[in-house]
Amino acid sequence: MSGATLEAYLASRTANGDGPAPDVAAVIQRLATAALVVRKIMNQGALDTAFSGTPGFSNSDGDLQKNLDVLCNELFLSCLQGAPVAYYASEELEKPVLLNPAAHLAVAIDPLDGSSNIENNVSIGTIFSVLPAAKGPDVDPSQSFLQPGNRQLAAGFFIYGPQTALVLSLGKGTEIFIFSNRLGCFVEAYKSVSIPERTSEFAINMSNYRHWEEAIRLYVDDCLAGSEGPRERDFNMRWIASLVADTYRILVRGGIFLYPADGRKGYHQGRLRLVYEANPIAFIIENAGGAATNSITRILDLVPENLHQRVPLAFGSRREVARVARYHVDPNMIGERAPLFGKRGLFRA
Ligand SMILES: O=P(O)(O)OC[C@H]1O[C@](O)(COP(=O)(O)O)[C@@H](O)[C@@H]1O
Ligand SMILES: [Mg+2]
Ligand SMILES: [Mg+2]
Repeated sequence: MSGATLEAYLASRTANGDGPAPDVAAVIQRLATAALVVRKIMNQGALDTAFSGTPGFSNSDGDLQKNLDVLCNELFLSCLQGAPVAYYASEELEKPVLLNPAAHLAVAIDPLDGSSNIENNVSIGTIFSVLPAAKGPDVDPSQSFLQPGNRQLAAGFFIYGPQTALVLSLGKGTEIFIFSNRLGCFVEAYKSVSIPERTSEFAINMSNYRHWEEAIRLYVDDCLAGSEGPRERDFNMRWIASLVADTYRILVRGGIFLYPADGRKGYHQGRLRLVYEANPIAFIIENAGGAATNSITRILDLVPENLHQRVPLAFGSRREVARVARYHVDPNMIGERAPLFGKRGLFRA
């Protein structure tokens, strides 16, 4: 533990010259202040149904909103009023909001990720992405958010779990800060997180098995076959159904996460949203030495077509993510598999 406070870390990175602009640091500080309000609401005792209930509305993507989704969106939006942010886009709002037209940044946010878990007392979080704002006369506010994720200036998420943590990447590394009750601020707990290249742990919602395409089914079949299959080792499975919590685990001990496309209505591009879920997670993961794809192509190179677009997502330990791609593009991985299985080990990662 190196123990730098978030404030000291941001000051040292901005002073470095190759770090983020002071504007980016100011935005992160504001988001951290709002996240502590969310933490306070969660820690104040049993969540009132006023928070965990549903107002009966759907967001722009058709998901049923919870009151806490709506409240978190309002909190993060209001914390950015007066910040150097030109545009704010949220899972909970159909269109981006104009804040400060003179500012140079755009912030995309999933104000409450994993909100289906509120009543279950499972970790949930807030995911954010900071981009350069698109400039020019008559520029459409959406333009700022239709840039590929490789243009992100910073990305991170807060996780409200047994500990409240901030996972942050300003490029050139990913850091984890944990809120210290004693100091009253976020303190660096993991410096330059490094995801192991290899793993024997996968995370996927297995209940969708019958809806997946063949490549994903075969990849999972081979993991399940364990030491008796082509991988020649046993795999473990985890599925928290909270993207922030699954990501945190992978950062700390490796693994692969998959939310692939599937045949259900509305899931032909998976479930997760490119702009404010997959892009920031991919930025964090790549900066920790991992990889993130839509099963084949690097997430950060995809050009979003609309703000709420969904994307199939595979991320985590590099070798495993590369292996998923091979099931999609290498006919040897699918055709005539049976004779190549087992102890011959042709497909060992
Ligand atoms: O319930 P499913 O289909 O397994 O999906 C779980 C996924 O959905 C999410 O809850 C989607 O995020 P939101 O709660 O922000 O809509 C992720 O956190 C999680 O990985
Ligand atoms: Mg989410
Ligand atoms: Mg959400």
